[in-house]
Amino acid sequence: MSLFGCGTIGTEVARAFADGTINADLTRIYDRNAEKRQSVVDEFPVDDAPKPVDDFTDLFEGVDLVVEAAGQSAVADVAVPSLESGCDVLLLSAGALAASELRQQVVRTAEKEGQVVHVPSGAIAGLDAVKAAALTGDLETVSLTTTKNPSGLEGAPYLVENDIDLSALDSATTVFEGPATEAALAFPSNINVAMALSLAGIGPDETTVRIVADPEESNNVHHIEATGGMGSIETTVRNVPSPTNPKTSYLAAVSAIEKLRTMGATVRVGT
Ligand SMILES: NC(=O)C1=CN([C@@H]2O[C@H](COP(=O)(O)OP(=O)(O)OC[C@H]3O[C@@H](n4cnc5c(N)ncnc54)[C@H](O)[C@@H]3O)[C@@H](O)[C@H]2O)C=CC1
Ligand SMILES: O=C([O-])CC(=O)C(=O)O
Repeated sequence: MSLFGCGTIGTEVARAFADGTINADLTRIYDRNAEKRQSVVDEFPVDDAPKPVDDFTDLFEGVDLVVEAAGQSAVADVAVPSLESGCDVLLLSAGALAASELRQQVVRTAEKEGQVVHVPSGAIAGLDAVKAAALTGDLETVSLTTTKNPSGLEGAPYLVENDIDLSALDSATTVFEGPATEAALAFPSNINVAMALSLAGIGPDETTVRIVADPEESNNVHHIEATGGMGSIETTVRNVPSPTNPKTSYLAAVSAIEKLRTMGATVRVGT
């Protein structure tokens, strides 16, 4: 496998290869930051280290899967070329697929090439039930309410463009409400989970998202509500933010690791 992105999630994923949690080889890694590439290489014994490459197209050689843990622009760069090179992809920055043209291009290419696009549950819980409910055809509403400390939302394009200063907040405040399609692009580093939920359920135009900034909240909280003919589903996760990136919940990295681990597992639990 190859890894695109050697930041918070990429480093955890690489460690899981290094310590054998994922029973497969990580052969090539890429990050635009050479120091980050090197720090991932340093996680491995010298004889077993992945090769750092400085052109992401070198990630495809001799591998069957490329893991993206970099950002939405990276998905636009790497998803289609990976699939065309005969590699499956696992996308953490799934919010990039909110752009319908890219989404269609990725799906069409995967179908044409016979490859797979994996989107892990990441920082949320309940995709198994939402997927099953969607299959009944009468899943009616799906909503996600995400609450983060202002430090976990800082710098989002929507806040910058609308001159919203979170440092002045003294209580929980809704800063965004709208469809997942808009949320993923307005908060590209904060709400990739909305696209995973949309793909599992009723699609990004119909999935509604509310983002709350709460100075009293230290966790990244994701609350899902879904209703339909099968009844209703509610899940809440209160994630501990990663020490190296408060926007990213630690669970997101572990979710990707579990997805990669079970690709080779004999027993696979869950929908
Ligand atoms: N699906 C999910 O549940 C979640 C998804 N995410 C997303 O996963 C991605 C990775 O998250 P983190 O590891 O926390 O981010 P990070 O900021 O800690 O690391 C990202 C790394 O990718 C590199 N990078 C970014 N864009 C690049 C590009 N276009 N080309 C080459 N290198 C690039 C950066 O240099 C950095 O080393 C982010 O897009 C984040 O929003 C984060 C949390 C949950
Ligand atoms: O890690 C989280 O809590 C969610 C997140 O940042 C994302 O989906 O982009």
